[in-house]
Amino acid sequence: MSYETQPTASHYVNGAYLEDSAGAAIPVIYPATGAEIARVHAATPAVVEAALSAAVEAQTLWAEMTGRARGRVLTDAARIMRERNRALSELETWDTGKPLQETLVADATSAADALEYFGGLAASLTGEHIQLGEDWVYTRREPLGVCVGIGAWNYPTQISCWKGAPALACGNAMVFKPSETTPLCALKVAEILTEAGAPAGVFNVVQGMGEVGSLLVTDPRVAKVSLTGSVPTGRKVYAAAAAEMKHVTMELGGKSPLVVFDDADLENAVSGAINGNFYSSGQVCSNGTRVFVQRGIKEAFLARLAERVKSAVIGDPMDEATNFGPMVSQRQMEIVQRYIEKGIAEGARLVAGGKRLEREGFYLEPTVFADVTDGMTIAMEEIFGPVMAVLDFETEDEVIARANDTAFGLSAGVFTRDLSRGHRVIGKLRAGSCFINSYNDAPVEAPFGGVKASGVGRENSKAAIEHYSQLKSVYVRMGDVEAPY
Ligand SMILES: NC(=O)C1=CN([C@@H]2O[C@H](COP(=O)(O)OP(=O)(O)OC[C@H]3O[C@@H](n4cnc5c(N)ncnc54)[C@H](O)[C@@H]3O)[C@@H](O)[C@H]2O)C=CC1
Repeated sequence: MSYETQPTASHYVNGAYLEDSAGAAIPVIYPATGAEIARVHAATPAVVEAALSAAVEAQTLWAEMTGRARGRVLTDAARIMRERNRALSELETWDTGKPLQETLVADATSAADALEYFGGLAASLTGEHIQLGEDWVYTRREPLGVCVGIGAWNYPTQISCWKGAPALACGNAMVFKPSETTPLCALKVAEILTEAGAPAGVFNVVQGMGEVGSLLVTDPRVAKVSLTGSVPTGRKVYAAAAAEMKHVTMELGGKSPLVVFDDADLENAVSGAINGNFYSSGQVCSNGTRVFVQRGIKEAFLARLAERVKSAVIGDPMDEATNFGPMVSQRQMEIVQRYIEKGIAEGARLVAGGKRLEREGFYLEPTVFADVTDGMTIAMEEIFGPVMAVLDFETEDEVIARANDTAFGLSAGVFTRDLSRGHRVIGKLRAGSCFINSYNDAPVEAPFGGVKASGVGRENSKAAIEHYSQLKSVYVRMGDVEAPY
């Protein structure tokens, strides 16, 4: 990795890089080769303390600045990110193994979108005036205080900004803990925010595993926790936050349905299924991994899908022609391999892929199972890898009931040429982020998040403001105060 892209220390605290090699070493493995490309250290309690006290101090000053001044910092950071998109995308690829073809358009760019969007909103975060006869009430939209962001490994740059941008726009400070699997990118985000004029301590990054996350979540100085991660971790973090009555945003896992009706445009439906299962080697929480295909179109769908999956360009993620890369880690690859074995053992029909590639790195083939039934493990559990389960269905009512028969509720998609049906079915699917004749679009203008076990709260859009601010109401009496005695 070039000097230019490599962060210079493990943590970023109070406006500068910080090292404390007493913390446990965390090797950073390049998924395309398995080689160690960097090493960071988990935060010691001293580093966590430094980050939290810097955030507490910075937050008061940051909140006193005008929204416009805060917003300018965020939009300047967005501009710097766009200027450095290539270097940041390469770093994202080193960190995650995702192909550069993807990272060039979906990571630092999505992070910059969030900084720009919330930077633009910052000046317009106002309260309201409520006239009550002569008296009146006004509301002030106030920050929550110090927020903790905890990230997953699939979108390290994006996640840090989807949390950091709305938090900072509202006048909060943040301590962000990236996933221990992908620790590098958030450090660059912190560096850029400082360069754009964010006061020291407003956005801090500390490394570590769950224990460091847990130290942050339970600290009494922390007002809010936003986690992107798995459902089991979400339950733990939500419970710990609840003990102290802290605010939470939970962006968790899914097992989302993608419903393809007989009348769908075949090529578009196949494209939707590919995007919704194999982008980022399937490591996307909102993926439509239960693809319900109506009987009349099933064979044509499977034939075309198998044909198109064969043309995936699997290889060196730094080669811009590559459009399918490795899994993030050996561990994740092995988890997915076990699911593939279960799929075969439980009687699903392997239509494409299924094997590890014979090359260095953590590469699995894009894998499609047909004849999957609702009770099979691969239809019920989140795999978080390139494994598509295709299930058959006959009727609209049947597919709605089966699609909803899950503990998750992150996303749902419908492909049909009958738009009334599209809206009717989406209206009945219990999921937070939905698509009609498309899949996995996540523009910053749209709320993103799940229902049921998939999460609490929403990221992006104006909705995120509600999760990073609170209203104070002030009653103002214009006349005398009457009292009974
Ligand atoms: N809904 C969404 O927006 C997204 C959800 N995900 C979900 O994330 C999962 C994959 O990511 P992983 O990093 O493996 O998830 P994970 O749940 O293992 O870890 C997520 C983060 O939580 C931290 N953590 C673990 N235990 C903790 C504790 N007790 N207290 C505080 N922090 C703790 C980890 O260090 C990591 O930074 C998948 O299940 C996926 O569905 C991933 C991306 C987006």
